[in-house]
Amino acid sequence: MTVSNKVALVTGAGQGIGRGIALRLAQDGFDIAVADLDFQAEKGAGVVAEIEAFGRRAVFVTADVSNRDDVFAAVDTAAEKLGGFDVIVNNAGIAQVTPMLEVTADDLEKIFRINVNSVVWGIQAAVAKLDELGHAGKIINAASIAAIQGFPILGAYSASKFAVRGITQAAAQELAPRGITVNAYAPGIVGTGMWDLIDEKLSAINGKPLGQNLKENVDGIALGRIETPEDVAKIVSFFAGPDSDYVTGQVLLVDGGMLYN
Ligand SMILES: NC(=O)C1=CN([C@@H]2O[C@H](COP(=O)(O)OP(=O)(O)OC[C@H]3O[C@@H](n4cnc5c(N)ncnc54)[C@H](O)[C@@H]3O)[C@@H](O)[C@H]2O)C=CC1
Ligand SMILES: CC(=O)C(C)=O
Repeated sequence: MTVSNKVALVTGAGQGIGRGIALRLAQDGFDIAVADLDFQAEKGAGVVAEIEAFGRRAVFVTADVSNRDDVFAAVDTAAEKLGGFDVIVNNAGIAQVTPMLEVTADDLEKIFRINVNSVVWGIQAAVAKLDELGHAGKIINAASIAAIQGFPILGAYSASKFAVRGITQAAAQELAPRGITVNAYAPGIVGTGMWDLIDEKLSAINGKPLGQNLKENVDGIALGRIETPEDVAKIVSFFAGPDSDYVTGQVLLVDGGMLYN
């Protein structure tokens, strides 16, 4: 699929799944705003350079996605510097590995600000810009297998991803009259910094050696291997491109065969 003269903003694109999505959408023909926290500026600049190396334009924009003003400013910067705006990928997120009985009010507030509020701000900022530009666009959110089934010790995280699923379904219906589609990708076990952290924290809780929790989860994948950011990016490419024009409000599992619907 090739698009031309289109711009996508990907949050949390300094590393991991976000980086994979940014590179794939650039290969599809999008110019890319690589958004991430300030401390990721060096990694973000690396992603910008990778995109420029295959002939697309890219900028790094600093944004804390839990801050509504930051998200609106990032979309404005993307549109100004890249000359348009068509797609937002609300990808940035954090995990928390905490037994339910130990989850605190601060934990809940933090994970909801970063994983859930951010998606609402991303939708609002994208729609404001699309309305200003006078055309439709595509909104794509990061869900998870944990948006479909609650996972033990990942309870707060699961709750945040269930919320992303609800927001995706509601926003899809509200925005359909504008011709804007809203969908979400639901990865399984992806080999990124997030799973390094989950494995380390689970080890500290259940005493299994480092790497064992990850291995046990990967052993449960029907296709028999850990997921890569590129596996996820292929689905985002579909949601960002014209082949998904008649698809909205969907949360698509891309997990190698872990959950079935
Ligand atoms: N790794 C996995 O197995 C899975 C990940 N996901 C979801 O995919 C998304 C990406 O995850 P990964 O790439 O694995 O994580 P990661 O931890 O490797 O990367 C997350 C990126 O988001 C950025 N970020 C974190 N908080 C931010 C904030 N407040 N503002 C802006 N940027 C922020 C980080 O700086 C980092 O660049 C997340 O929403 C995650 O929940 C979903 C299912 C499975
Ligand atoms: C990180 C994540 O979403 C899971 C369920 O592993």
